[in-house]
Amino acid sequence: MASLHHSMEPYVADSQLNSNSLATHSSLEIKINQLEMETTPMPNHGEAGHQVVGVGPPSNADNGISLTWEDLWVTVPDAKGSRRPIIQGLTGYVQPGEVLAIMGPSGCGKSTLLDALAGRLGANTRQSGDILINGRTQTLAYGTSAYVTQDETLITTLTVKEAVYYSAQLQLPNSMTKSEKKERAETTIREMGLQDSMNTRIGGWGAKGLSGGQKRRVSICIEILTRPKLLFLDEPTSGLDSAASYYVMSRIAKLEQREGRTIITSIHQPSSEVFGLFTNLCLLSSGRVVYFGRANATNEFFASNGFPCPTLQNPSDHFLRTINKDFDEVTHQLVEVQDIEQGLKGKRATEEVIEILVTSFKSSDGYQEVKRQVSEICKWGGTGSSLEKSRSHASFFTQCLVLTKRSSVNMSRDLGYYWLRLAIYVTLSLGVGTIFYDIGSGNSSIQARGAMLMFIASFLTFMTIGGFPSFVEDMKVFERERLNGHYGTTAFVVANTLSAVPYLLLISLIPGALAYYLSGLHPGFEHFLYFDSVLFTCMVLVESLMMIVASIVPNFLMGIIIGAGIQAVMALGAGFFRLPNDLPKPFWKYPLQYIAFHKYAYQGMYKNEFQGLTFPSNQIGQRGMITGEYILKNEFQVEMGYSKWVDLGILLGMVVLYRVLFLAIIKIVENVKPAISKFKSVKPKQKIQVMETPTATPIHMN
Ligand SMILES: Nc1ncnc2c1ncn2[C@@H]1O[C@H](COP(=O)(O)OP(=O)(O)OP(=O)(O)O)[C@@H](O)[C@H]1O
Repeated sequence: MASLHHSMEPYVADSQLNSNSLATHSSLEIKINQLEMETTPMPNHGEAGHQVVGVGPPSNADNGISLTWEDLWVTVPDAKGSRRPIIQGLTGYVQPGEVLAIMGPSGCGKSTLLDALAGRLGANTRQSGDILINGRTQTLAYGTSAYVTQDETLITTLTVKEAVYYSAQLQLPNSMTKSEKKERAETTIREMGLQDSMNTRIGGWGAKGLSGGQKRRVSICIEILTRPKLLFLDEPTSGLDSAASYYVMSRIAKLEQREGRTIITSIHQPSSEVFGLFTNLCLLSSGRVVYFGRANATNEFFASNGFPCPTLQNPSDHFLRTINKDFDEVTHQLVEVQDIEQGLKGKRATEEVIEILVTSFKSSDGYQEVKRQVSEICKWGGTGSSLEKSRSHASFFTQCLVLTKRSSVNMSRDLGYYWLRLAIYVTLSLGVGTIFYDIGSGNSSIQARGAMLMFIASFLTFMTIGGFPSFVEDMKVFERERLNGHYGTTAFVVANTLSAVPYLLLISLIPGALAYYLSGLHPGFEHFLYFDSVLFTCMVLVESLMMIVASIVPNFLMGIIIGAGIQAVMALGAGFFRLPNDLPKPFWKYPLQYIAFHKYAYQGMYKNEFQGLTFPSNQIGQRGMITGEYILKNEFQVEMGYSKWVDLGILLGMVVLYRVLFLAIIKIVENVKPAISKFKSVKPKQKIQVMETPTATPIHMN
């Protein structure tokens, strides 16, 4: 308690200001006091910033994670074809039991720094410099740390309670009982102040549910459930009011204090209370470090450079306003500067102020101290624990079970996933059923049967791409959860397959039955069953194909176009629009006809329909009957060397192949991505390291 207050000393003026306003809300004040009482003492963050930095490992280093980075550069391609640096030679560290805040104006590189440290930079970026975990090079991705990103990727159809509880079941070890997991989920929800929204659905487009700030808190809940050793938070308080920000951040900070966790958070505009929770501050401007050191010594650093925080102003507001140059061209505003020794006041352009601060920091003892601390950590870091590849301890079976349940609930509540398709399928099959109503057994019914079965096997299954947008949303959630190590890829694929089966059965059974019996296709239930099995398998196949597309092209508009294109090409070369013997040999006949699942669907359905039936011949002058086998062989040029069951077997084999391919693509991407990032981690060319020095603006002394 004492040290908590101590850490907030430099902000007394602002705290008083805030507490005055809080006094009008007595219940709020009581809550804050309660929180402070609950808060265990803060670690000693030092008296005067840089000068007081502990030498040697912290007591909890053995279990915790120390992260250091040295001369870190990140570049992206620019319009001229060269590379633009967005992070420029940063050096810093964070240790167990510390909260490092990354602050700076919008676009200064906070998220990029977090992404670089968490090993999640985009494909077009290049990184150089050393990032070490406990003094060792380790790949930080896929389940090695928890990361609350800026965008909310949550399952919108679940309630808060469901989302957090499912996550608890997936992430918490099997050694915990169900009720313990439930309790942990509920406690975490309460800690994030979401108890009143427990049964509210998260909501997304078209269905409003939680507010933006509440969704943020759900995301945080999910990531802190397991009390991760290393936690990254990208603007956790955006969308929250100041009191909520304080509660949320103090709960997160509690993790750090009690359990020696390592927390790195970017933050936009912390109140003085929130600022008081940070151990260290990394202040950035255009990717360069303006200040790195004890958060409570920042004021002193600014004051010593001639930019003291005005009385009654929130220090973090002051820091950001001093270094924000985005609006200079519009406002022509100058920053007030004080010459402390001579007691003179003047004004400078923001660009110049930033240059002064950056240069001053680089030549300060504080910077030397940061570098010394980094090399200290690297020396003793080898004694610390390493990050396990996956934090998930629920067994594979539990993961499959929970994911299947969660996915089923989502599918049942998301209208676009299956219900809308069912409605359209029913409409379409009524259309097919009425157009081909009572198809009869005349010679003309041969072509009609062929056309109808082709339509069902290609166009009814084609419509399965309608569920693609919902699936892309699923993939986004999967990507986030997978990166944070909630469960394995195989469990996701198995669960997705299992949960989809009942719905696909439903949408193949009802429309299939309507079309089949209205038109009066081959009589006999076993024939209907085969027909429906092919329809069902084709739908699973198209879903599997779309999953592969989604894993390569996560953009849903592009995905739909690509998926539709692939299917159209397959249907074209499957042997109906052009008979198999007439297909041009290169490409269309070999290999396309054999790759296209439509070929096996048509042939299976045709064999099922025509074998065992006879039709009157339409040859002039020829009276008599022709057999179904004759039609299959001569009219549709169907391969008669194997039975319809082989066609169905090939289709089922394709389903397995597509799903395995989907799994393989995800696994390859997971393994290849970090390797590519490592390969691309090269020193940027020297020329981009040379920073342009802005032309000095004369000081206008009063
Ligand atoms: N992959 C990328 N390709 C191209 N430019 C990028 C990439 N990532 C980041 N940038 C650019 O780098 C700069 C810093 O972006 P970043 O998202 O890190 O800023 P930020 O400080 O987190 O901003 P905000 O506070 O608004 O979220 C921006 O100008 C952004 O456009």
